[in-house]
Amino acid sequence: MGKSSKDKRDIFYRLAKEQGWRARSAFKLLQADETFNLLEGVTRAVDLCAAPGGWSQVLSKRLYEPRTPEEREQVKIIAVDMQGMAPIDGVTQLREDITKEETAEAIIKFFDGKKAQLVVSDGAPDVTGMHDWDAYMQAQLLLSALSISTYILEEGGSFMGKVYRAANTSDVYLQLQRFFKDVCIFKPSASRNSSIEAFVVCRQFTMPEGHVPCNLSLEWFDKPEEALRNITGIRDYKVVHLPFVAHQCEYDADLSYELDEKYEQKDAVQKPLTAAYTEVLEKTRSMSLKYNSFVVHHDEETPPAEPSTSSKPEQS
Ligand SMILES: C[S@@+](CC[C@H](N)C(=O)[O-])C[C@H]1O[C@@H](n2cnc3c(N)ncnc32)[C@H](O)[C@@H]1O
Repeated sequence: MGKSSKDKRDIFYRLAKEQGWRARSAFKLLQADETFNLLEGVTRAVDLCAAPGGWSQVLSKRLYEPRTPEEREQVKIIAVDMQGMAPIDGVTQLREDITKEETAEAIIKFFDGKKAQLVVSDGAPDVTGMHDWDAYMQAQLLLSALSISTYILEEGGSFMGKVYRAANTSDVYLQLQRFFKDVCIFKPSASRNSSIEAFVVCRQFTMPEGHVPCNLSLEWFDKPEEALRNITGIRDYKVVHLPFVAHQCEYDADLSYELDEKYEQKDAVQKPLTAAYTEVLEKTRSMSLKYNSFVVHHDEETPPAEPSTSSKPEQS
């Protein structure tokens, strides 16, 4: 596929390059803000699973850049990811795994006794293509993001996180409803209708009486049989129906748009520092697995960095 054919096929990918966003996912946070005013009045924010930094750019542009130098001193934004990302004004980076206890501790330390007003998480595990497993791993990542929020969100604060709508998602919704008075599912127009991806937008954080902040996903791992039933779907689910809010705009993420004759193809604003799938490719290689028996779909939000020739999968 030529570079410009991706521009034609994916309007938000093209707009991201035109408007200077590192990833098309930036539009998802912008659209959430447009719908819920999530960023209004926020000066302390956490961006979990932030690389390559599209959402952090939005936080910087909205919360940091418009302020005077004195006001900027009060703005605290931290971006956490296992992968590195190029610097962004006003954003402190932490290269860590969000499922680890130490990461929560490092974030608490960053806020120096104060609490955050907003936590956002666009985390996605490496997709295997096995739908139930991917959805389960996604739910675990969201629970880790929620766990961190229970340590560092102030009363009344907001949380937005990515979910894959699947069988086990009701369990996650139940957890979210324990901590937030207002929880809904949000589908930004930058998120393809053909994708199971959606976002939970949770407002009015309230710590339940007697709850001591902890790793909520570990609670699950302590009950492996329960977890297994979650994956295989053999269980009577308490299905939780949340309000569904869809963002609408002039563009449809599932449509292709013709390019103008004068259209000039632009390079990506900032390529990821490491390819999301490099590590998986290395593992695949070392396990001598044939590529076609272990399919890895890389995230199409950002232009993938080229894997080095040494890590190219074996083609059968
Ligand atoms: C879809 S990308 C995030 C895109 C980002 N919101 C943006 O706008 O540029 C998902 C990210 O989740 C990160 N991730 C996945 N699991 C993680 C974990 N356990 N801890 C920290 N980051 C994780 C990946 O490294 C990847 O960078």
